[in-house]
Amino acid sequence: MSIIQVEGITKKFNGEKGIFDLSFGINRGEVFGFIGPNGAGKTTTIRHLLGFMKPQSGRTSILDLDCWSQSKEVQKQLGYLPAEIAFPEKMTGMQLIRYLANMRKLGNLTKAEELIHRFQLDPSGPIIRMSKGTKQKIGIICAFMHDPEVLILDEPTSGLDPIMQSAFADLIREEKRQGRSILMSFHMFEEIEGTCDRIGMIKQGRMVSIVQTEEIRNSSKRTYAIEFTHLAELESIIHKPFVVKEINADQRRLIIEIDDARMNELLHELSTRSIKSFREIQSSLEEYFMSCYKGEYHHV
Ligand SMILES: Nc1ncnc2c1ncn2[C@@H]1O[C@H](COP(=O)(O)OP(=O)(O)OP(=O)(O)O)[C@@H](O)[C@H]1O
Repeated sequence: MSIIQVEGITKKFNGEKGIFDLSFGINRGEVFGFIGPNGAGKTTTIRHLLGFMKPQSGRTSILDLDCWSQSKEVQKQLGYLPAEIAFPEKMTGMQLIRYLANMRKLGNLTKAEELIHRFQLDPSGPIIRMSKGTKQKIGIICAFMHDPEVLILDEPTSGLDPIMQSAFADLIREEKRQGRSILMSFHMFEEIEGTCDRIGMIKQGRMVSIVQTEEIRNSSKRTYAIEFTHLAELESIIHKPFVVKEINADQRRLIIEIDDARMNELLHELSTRSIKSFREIQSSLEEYFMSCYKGEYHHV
């Protein structure tokens, strides 16, 4: 039984926009990345899980509790980070953390303090003067500080610099090891690398694909950029049976896609030519992600 369960929910806004017959489940200890372009329906789905919206059809549940009719009980089990955080700006960061900890009847601030240290946050100043990234850190601390079983994080890395994004990824991996079930929404593939077990791609309100990240990462197809010393060498290789994705004659550069099993063939061809550089240019995950955006995958 999934910890987070979305069963065929539909919510139409003015006829054509919204989410349509959306289904997926998230297991205990699983990190599920929910990705899709602007307006795809990620936040609408999340609002249903939070019990802020009632589906026109279908049902959502968390820990076997109905997200609409039992929303108060559901929210006690949740850590939630909204995409757009509306904080009471007159408070200091620490006052807000204490206030929310009191509301949750938290016995101590041990986890909050650990997270403050981890994210190098100074929560003493008024929220109104804080940068977007600093507010995001406070949002993260408020979502995690009560050690919830289930975490729902809408664009959690937005506003974080690369070092803080990496600190956030470490946190997610630790929470996963402790058995937390996590739903995170994203726009960009870079943000999901190394954290998500599965990725659900939503487009125009419909789930177009759900895949195991490991499966994509282990795909045998790879893309390489090869720079030749002479144009004639580039031209002589394009007739070989490799998938040529791009040719740049000015830079004498070729981009090819090849299955791992044919790597020896490629290396043999290259060994007879003068090569300036040879490198893998795209992870298969990025390629998958872009293909989804372009609409080439329809697995669900
Ligand atoms: N309350 C509402 N009334 C009317 N339309 C809405 C409402 N909420 C969302 N929509 C529309 O539903 C669609 C899905 O919006 P949603 O905010 O869920 O997308 P999203 O994937 O979270 O987008 P983003 O990545 O830009 O945050 C959009 O076309 C949006 O304009």
